[in-house]
Amino acid sequence: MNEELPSLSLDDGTPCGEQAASCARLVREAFESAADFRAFRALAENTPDTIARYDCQAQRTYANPAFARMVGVPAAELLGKKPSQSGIPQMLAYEAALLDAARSGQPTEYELSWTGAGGHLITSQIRLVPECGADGGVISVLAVGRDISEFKATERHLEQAEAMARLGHWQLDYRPGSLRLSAQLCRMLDKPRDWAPTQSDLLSMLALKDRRRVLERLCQARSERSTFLTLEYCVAVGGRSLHLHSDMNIEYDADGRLLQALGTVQDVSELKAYQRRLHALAFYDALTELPNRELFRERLQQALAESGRSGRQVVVAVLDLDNFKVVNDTFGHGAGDELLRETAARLRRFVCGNDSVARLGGDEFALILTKLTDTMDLEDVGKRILQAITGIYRIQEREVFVSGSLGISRSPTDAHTISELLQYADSAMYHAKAHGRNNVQLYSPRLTQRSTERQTLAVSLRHALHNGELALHYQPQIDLASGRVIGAEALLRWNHPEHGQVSPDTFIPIAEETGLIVSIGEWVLNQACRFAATWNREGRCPPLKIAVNLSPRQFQMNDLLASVQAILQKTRCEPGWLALEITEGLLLENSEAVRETLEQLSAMGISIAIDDFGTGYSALGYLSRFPIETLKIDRSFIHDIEHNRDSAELVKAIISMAHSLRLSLIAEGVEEVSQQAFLQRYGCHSAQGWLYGKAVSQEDFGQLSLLHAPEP
Ligand SMILES: Nc1nc2c(ncn2[C@@H]2O[C@H](COP(=O)(O)O[C@H]3[C@@H](O)[C@H](n4cnc5c(=O)[nH]c(N)nc54)O[C@@H]3COP(=O)(O)O)[C@@H](O)[C@H]2O)c(=O)[nH]1
Repeated sequence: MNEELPSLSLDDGTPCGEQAASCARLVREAFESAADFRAFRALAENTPDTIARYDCQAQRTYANPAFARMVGVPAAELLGKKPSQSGIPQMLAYEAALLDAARSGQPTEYELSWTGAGGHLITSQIRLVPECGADGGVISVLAVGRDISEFKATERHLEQAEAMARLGHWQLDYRPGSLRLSAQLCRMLDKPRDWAPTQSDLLSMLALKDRRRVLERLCQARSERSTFLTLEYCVAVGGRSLHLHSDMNIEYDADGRLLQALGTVQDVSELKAYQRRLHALAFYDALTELPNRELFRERLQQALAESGRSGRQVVVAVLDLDNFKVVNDTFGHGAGDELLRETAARLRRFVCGNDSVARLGGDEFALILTKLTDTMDLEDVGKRILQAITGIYRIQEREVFVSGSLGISRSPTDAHTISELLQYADSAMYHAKAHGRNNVQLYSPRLTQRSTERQTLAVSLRHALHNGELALHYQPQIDLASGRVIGAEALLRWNHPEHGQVSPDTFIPIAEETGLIVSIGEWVLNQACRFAATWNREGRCPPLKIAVNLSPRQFQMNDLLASVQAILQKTRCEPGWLALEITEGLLLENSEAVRETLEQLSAMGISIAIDDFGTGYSALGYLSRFPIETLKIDRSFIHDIEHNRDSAELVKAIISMAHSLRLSLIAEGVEEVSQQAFLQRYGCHSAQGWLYGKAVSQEDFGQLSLLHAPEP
């Protein structure tokens, strides 16, 4: 460009005046212009950018080598052609843009994408510059383009990668205050890809609960000149909430002023949902959606820590449903599940504020109560919990009555640790069960003592049989029409060497838990059959029928049929002299093995009686499925018969039903003549109770039966 131009003068060396000077200027300009042209040409032919010139009809008048290379056509073939003549659809719009630029005289930017000969997508970013002639009118349009195909491909790959990672990015330039969001971020936020929000537009999308926190974190980062920040927040997008994780880098100038911030935003909604699910699986019971034992322990730990600060007591209540197993076994596991869900719902309605309810497992629930003052009556609170869950449940179109047993312990009075509190509430609950269920028991050290005593008793019971500490007593059963003794219930007694008489209500459950009931039961059968044989062989008329209680475990744990047959044979007792008393619970299990055993026993001539009838479940179908001969009306109804209309009605209904089904009846626990009169009036066949005599030894039974002998 800096070529030296020669200076012009006349031959004699004098300047040739204005004309010559003008001529010299022209020549100089021509030289300069030629130099400019050469320079422009060198530039145009060597630049990697594409340069083309179009006339006002969009016909190409010039194309540089870079242009020819990009379109893959020799430059000479490109001249005189319009873009639309290439046959490439996108060129039509481009040609229109060229004509527009020629018309308006305004330079414009144009991004042109098309598929090249090799099948690759080519993108060129073109600046259209209208060129004017001497008269100021547009004579051509210069198109200077840059091949940005690679940049575009990289941008597309980045976009794909962002979409796959559910990750978007943004850039905030603080000086002009411009905020740019990546296409994926716009898509994530359900906005058009060229969305250009302000900072406050973005903030307003944040969930209310997060907005203040995010703003505070941003302000804090700014005041501390932090260069890196991580945030988590939720935004509302199209009616749903997205959980976003954001990392950002912040740049400052030397004076600490904000320059720019660059951030990534990742949609972690699925991850969060998965984490929530994992948390739910680890800490919540899937069936009832209540906290599980783990979470219960954690909450109890928190409650204890809080109680250490506030001085308030923490109360733990453990609830176990009464006879849940029977509902489960009778109506199926679906019904059991429904019952547990409904119980959970009732308990949830009961607790308030910070109090918690959890399902510890099976049919066992637990509550943490933290608002109870020391002066409050805990038994009363416990009763209200029971009230909340007790009653009729509608399960699978059936009505089931459900109650529960509740044990309560408290901190600091009873214990300070989670394990102790739970263990004590649990043993109080077992105590409530042993007390006839459907009641509340508060823990007291006496309970621990009792449980130790039970364990000691269990050890002594193992030796009781061999040591001759067990005896069988007989309670007479009276025919209400004749007043004669027609049978007797064999009731076991344990005369402990240290404790004296131990109640069967205490030792029978221990015998059942330990399995000792099988050998003890066999001994009882043996004794009872021996007694029946001795008594009846003396030719008494009618022969006495001895009723023996059978535990469900005797059905499960040995060959009951073989054992009964062997005993009858050994004692020479007639099967008709024996009645076996079973409970409804055994039948509700609906076991085929139990049914078969009962069928065979009945076929031998042994009577089968249902003990405590009326206290169980209203599933009476078993009365026709099993060979039942006798119903024993529970003594609780007889006790109430005169004061409680429901009990009286129930007894009348049982009597009427027994008549219809041709079942015989024995009313248990008759203590008053008036009760006897009631039973007679409604047609009950026979009775048993203290009115006729308590259970007495075999020796005393003779005396007792004489009292009920018919007049000679
Ligand atoms: N598996 C076995 N269970 C047995 C055996 N022996 C007894 N038992 C069960 O123990 C429970 C308590 O029995 P017990 O303390 O002997 O009480 C019985 C009667 O004494 C009592 N009863 C009888 N008449 C009256 C009365 O008028 N009033 C009143 N308050 N109580 C009375 O009832 C008990 C008999 O109940 P039941 O068996 O339901 O007919 C008890 O459940 C026994 O079954 C055994 O050998 N094996």
